[in-house]
Amino acid sequence: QFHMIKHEDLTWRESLGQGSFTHISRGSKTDQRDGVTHSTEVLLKVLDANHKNCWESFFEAASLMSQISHKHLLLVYGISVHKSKNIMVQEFVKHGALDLYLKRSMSVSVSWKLDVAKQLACALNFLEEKNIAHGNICAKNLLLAREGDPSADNSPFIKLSDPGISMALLGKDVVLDRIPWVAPEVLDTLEIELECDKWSFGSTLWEIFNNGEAPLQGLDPIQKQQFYEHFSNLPALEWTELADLIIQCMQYQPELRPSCRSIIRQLNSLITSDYEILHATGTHPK
Ligand SMILES: N#Cc1ccc(Nc2nc(N)cc(-n3cnc(CCO)c3)n2)cc1
Repeated sequence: QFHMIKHEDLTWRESLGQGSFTHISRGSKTDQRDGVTHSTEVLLKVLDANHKNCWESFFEAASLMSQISHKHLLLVYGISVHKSKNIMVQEFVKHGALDLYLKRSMSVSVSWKLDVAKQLACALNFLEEKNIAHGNICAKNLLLAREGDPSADNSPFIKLSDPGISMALLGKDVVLDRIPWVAPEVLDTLEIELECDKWSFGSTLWEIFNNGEAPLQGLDPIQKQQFYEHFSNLPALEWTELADLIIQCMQYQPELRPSCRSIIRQLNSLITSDYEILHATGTHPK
């Protein structure tokens, strides 16, 4: 169920960092279409040689993204297996991971952030309708295809990346490190259900509205585990309507978390203009 790409059709450029048990590089792929050679810029995601046993899960994640297509889901061109290298060939998304972008550019507006949140909610709604759980929703896995430029009145555009290797194979330390994005119930079952993505969405909303700051970043794994054992909540945002939505998504009882439709409805009802004016000037518009 995959397009197999020949290794010799891939060109490797600079390394761009790493994910869990993987590392990523910029590159290009060439293919012949009606006799013409095309070169496409790609992102090459390579499974670390010392985690070869995860190759099925690695490609399982990629195949999830290949079976369905949606404007806010990352496009996976195919895979390439060469000697001991397992490579996923993805579309190269222009501005990279959202968490790094938010940390670097402190000047994104509230309406920009809300726009990104709505796009993620749409991607999750699409997956929910297909009864597909992603399992790794976080700002690091949101890729920014278009920055959006307020003066040119165009908005940002994000793509949700593949979920990567399943946590069942990653080991307990990686799972603990993913607190508070990973839903509490997953710590026991290591099973990903639709409700888990709602919890992660709440955590990702917190990240987006805290300029890419990682929630609970100062806590060590034991403290992170205690955060769940004490049924704690993330520090509330000033914007109470948004803080309420985060609390709804991060309900410890999975069945109490809102549907994607409800999440979208609540995001659409958040008025940005008043909020921005209020927080910019400290006064309410007349
Ligand atoms: N400077 C810079 C820069 C870096 C990267 C991209 N593009 C891109 N395209 C993708 N398909 C995936 C990723 N990507 C980034 N981090 C991860 C691991 C966590 O998911 C995946 N980056 C664009 C610009």
